[in-house]
Amino acid sequence: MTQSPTPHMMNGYQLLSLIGRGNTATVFLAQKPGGAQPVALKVPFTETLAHQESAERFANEVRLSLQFRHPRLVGGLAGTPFGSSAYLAMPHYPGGPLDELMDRQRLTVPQAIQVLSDVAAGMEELHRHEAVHQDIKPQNVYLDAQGRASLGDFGSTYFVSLGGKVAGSPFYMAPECYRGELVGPPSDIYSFSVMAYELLTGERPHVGDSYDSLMISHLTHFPPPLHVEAVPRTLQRLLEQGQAKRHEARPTAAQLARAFRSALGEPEPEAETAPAPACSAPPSRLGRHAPAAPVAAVPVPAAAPAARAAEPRASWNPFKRRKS
Ligand SMILES: Nc1ncnc2c1ncn2[C@@H]1O[C@H](COP(=O)(O)OP(=O)(O)OP(=O)(O)O)[C@@H](O)[C@H]1O
Repeated sequence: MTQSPTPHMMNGYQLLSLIGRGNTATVFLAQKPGGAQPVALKVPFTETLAHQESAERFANEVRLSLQFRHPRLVGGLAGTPFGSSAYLAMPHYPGGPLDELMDRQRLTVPQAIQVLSDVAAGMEELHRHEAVHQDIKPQNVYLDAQGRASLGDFGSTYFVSLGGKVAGSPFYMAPECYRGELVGPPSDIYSFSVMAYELLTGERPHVGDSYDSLMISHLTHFPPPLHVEAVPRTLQRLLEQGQAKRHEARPTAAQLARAFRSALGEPEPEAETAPAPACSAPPSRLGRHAPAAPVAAVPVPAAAPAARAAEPRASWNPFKRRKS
């Protein structure tokens, strides 16, 4: 895949350096001339824009990022969803994505609890607006300079009232998503709980070297219970329930977020009782061509993270992603 041209200036931003490349876009550190803060400028590959489904996914990311306003969500600063000058400007997270940090080091339990608490708060906010992220995984969690986390990448996110397409990443995707069912917020709870297990134990609860082997694992395998000293038992139980095969048995994001705040000794935020000003009304459509409530018969796996060192590697890696 070739990348889009990279002029010095793009969409009114001066490009300072290359931050990274994903499967669909290049991300630059950029700055408005005279602007105070550098931003992360995400520019889709020309191939992304030429492929209808990828272009709609990028447009969805731009539109939803611009709607969410919450410290634990990666909100957009400016953007153009479609066309040859499509882009998304967002805050730059100097700590990078969580998967890269996990590749470098094992987080301490207090660090892991703080990161998970932040992501739970972001997920709680999404679910409060009846939006489902659909791709919660370390690769989509970004860290600021203080190690605080925010949940990003809303390419697969949909509003329950409008419907969406089943998506996810094989290591984190809920059983119902593998079955092609669009369930809603509980699927996020599952992915979050799988990520929490990995972060707290250093082990992935489901491993496999192909989509099919991971599917079988998520549908039939019950990982060993979480036993992590220094994590309150109530919280561990909720995270175990979060991985329930039946979505009805999983806790809500609000329950999880509350349990994490309690584990950290944090007070309940006042915003919980106030009306929700953090998000404007959902868009009338999810993408230019998206029908109101399509449900894909076969799940569409979003890009999955690079395999961890601890994981058995096969010569065929369906989840390989491009990095700069
Ligand atoms: N806001 C940000 N702050 C700091 N780094 C970022 C930010 N956004 C993206 N990056 C970096 O750029 C890389 C590519 O971004 P991203 O993963 O969003 O691209 P992508 O094409 O959407 O990937 P994929 O489709 O594989 O999810 C990331 O792995 C990360 O290292």
